[in-house]
Amino acid sequence: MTVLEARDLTKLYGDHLALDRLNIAVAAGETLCLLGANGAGKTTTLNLFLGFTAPTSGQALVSGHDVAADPAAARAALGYVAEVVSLYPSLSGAENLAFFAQLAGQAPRATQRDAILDRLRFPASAIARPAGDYSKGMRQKLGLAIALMKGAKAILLDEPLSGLDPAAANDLVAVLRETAAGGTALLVSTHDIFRAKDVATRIGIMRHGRLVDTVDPGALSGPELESLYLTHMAERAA
Ligand SMILES: Nc1ncnc2c1ncn2[C@@H]1O[C@H](COP(=O)(O)OP(=O)(O)OP(=O)(O)O)[C@@H](O)[C@H]1O
Repeated sequence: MTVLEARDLTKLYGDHLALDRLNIAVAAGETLCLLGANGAGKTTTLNLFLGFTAPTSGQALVSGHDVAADPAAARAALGYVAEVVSLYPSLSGAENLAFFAQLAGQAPRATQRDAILDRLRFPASAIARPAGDYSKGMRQKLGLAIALMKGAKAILLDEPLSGLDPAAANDLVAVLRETAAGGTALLVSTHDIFRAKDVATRIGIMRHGRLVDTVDPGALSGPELESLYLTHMAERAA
């Protein structure tokens, strides 16, 4: 079942074409990684699904709801994990979770919360500590927990693995794979070819606002994917 869909999604900033007729579909249980250099249009794509900016033409749909036409319904089905997850630093992880759950109109039980934290391998001893002390990996996990507690059908993640040490990145990759396997659709923006291969069920290569290729990560080795990516980056814009 398709959860996220872009139909000829296009965004102009002034006369600059940031996104050019993007067509993607992400089903429940899938992870699509958008891979591309700075300025390729990855964040613009996420922002259009989130309704942070309006498309110039085309549609972004979440669980069948057009984001521009019915932003509340689309947003209700979406979770978002920003590159830097905003938390209240003086509140504990538990208090942050309770606050954001309330904001989303949810009142999850402690058992449900604990099951989600357990699944995300969030250290139980840390949940009562102020969120200001959390590492980036812990903040990402709390961001995921907020999305899962909300019951999001799709979660968008902007550069979730950048700035993580290798152990924390490996751990988060495993957590993201398990989250998708649980039936959530994930759309991830990244610069990191090798991590994209680890986490994705499909990789979309973007350049200058266009999706120039879609790759099955299982069909290519890491070096082959890198070589394909570099070939696309070297091609002159059409
Ligand atoms: N609010 C804005 N106003 C004008 N131009 C913008 C705006 N947001 C993005 N752009 C431009 O649109 C293009 C796509 O940017 P976008 O942030 O989507 O790329 P990206 O692939 O996410 O890059 P990065 O990896 O650096 O985050 C870039 O040329 C960028 O300068």
